[in-house]
Amino acid sequence: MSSAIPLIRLRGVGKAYPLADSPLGRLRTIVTLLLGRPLPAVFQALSGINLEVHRGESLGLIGVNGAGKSTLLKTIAGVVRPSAGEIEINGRVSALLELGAGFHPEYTGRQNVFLAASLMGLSDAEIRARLDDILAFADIGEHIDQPIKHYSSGMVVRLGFAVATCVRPDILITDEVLAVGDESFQRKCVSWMEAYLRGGGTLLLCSHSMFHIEKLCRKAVWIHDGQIEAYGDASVVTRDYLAWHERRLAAARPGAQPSNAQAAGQHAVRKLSLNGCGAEGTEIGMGETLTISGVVFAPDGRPPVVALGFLKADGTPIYGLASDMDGHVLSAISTHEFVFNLSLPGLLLLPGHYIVRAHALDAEGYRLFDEVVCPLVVKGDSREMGVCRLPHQWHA
Ligand SMILES: Nc1ncnc2c1ncn2[C@@H]1O[C@H](COP(=O)(O)OP(=O)(O)OP(=O)(O)O)[C@@H](O)[C@H]1O
Repeated sequence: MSSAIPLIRLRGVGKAYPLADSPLGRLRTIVTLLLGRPLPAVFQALSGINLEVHRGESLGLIGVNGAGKSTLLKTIAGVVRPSAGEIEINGRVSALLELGAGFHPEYTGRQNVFLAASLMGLSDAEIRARLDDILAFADIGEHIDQPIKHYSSGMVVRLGFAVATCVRPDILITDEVLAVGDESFQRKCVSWMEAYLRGGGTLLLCSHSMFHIEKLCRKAVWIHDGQIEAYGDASVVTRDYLAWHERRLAAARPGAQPSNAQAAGQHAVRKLSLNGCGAEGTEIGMGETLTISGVVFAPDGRPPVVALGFLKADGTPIYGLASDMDGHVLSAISTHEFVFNLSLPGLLLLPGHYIVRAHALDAEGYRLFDEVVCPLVVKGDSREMGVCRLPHQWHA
């Protein structure tokens, strides 16, 4: 439930970075700034951002690389000073932004825990009381007594997140934390964030994983070219964002190509066909049976989960299901390949253009790696409205 005073309020926030792409340019910029003169050329990373986040809300931040998401989070966290507008923060913020930000590279992990937690307002006694929990969460073994400068990026994130969990902030700001940690750490973080939100915490989560955004956030904001492109329910904003990507990809890439996930050796949808037809999709008559089949690659050799979604051609979601929801286990056809076959008898989608989307997830159905789409055209004569027929009867 939202309280009247927002924890975060942004009014017309903008951020301009000086354009200084050479050592001489940087020197000129510094001198200009020192002289208090207006900067000749700036890059507008953010402009006109108006946003309110209330206690207990979870807001996802999405957008392409360079859209301005991190800059926005940094201005909220107070790491970057906005060049325009106002920011009001009413609560204790814990921000997990850049790797190792707030950590001293020469100090050990343990020393950094004390340093970071005390900077976040905990007393020495409070930190000592929570130390075991922090170390258990970070789970980096004897590395805790080695200098941070020798840590891997994943270990730094583990420690940073572990400190944030002990502080129990009013507002937790995280920037792609989930992308850095390994699988079990990701799950631990997601579970912790879910519990934190259930307990009334407020979350700002920047991620390129729409799965995580939809799982953890009720609202989302889509940043594009430093401005708010869309704000609203996470499912709606992520849908619009993915539809935009689909349109962009379709314009840029006619014909099928291997997905990034496939190229990277991750879980991937290797094949998707509708009634036996591949990437070109198929046409069926309304009320006919649709079969969806395909092959999912699983690098760990464990039966993966496949999720299937039906969307209107404009990206509006209609229906989704996943093999694990139905307790179905995909059959292995080789060490790393698993098949699925699903039939939908008497499909009651109304005549029109649709998209069937298949997602490859890990064996737990937790991490989403890949998605492949196939167009579907439903033919027929119907004057009904909407996307599907609901069984109905008229009575006297
Ligand atoms: N210190 C800086 N000086 C100059 N330009 C910067 C600086 N920091 C960020 N930018 C620029 O501002 C723009 C927004 O960057 P930002 O890191 O906020 O994007 P992002 O949406 O978080 O991207 P990503 O998804 O890749 O992390 C980019 O064009 C970036 O090059």
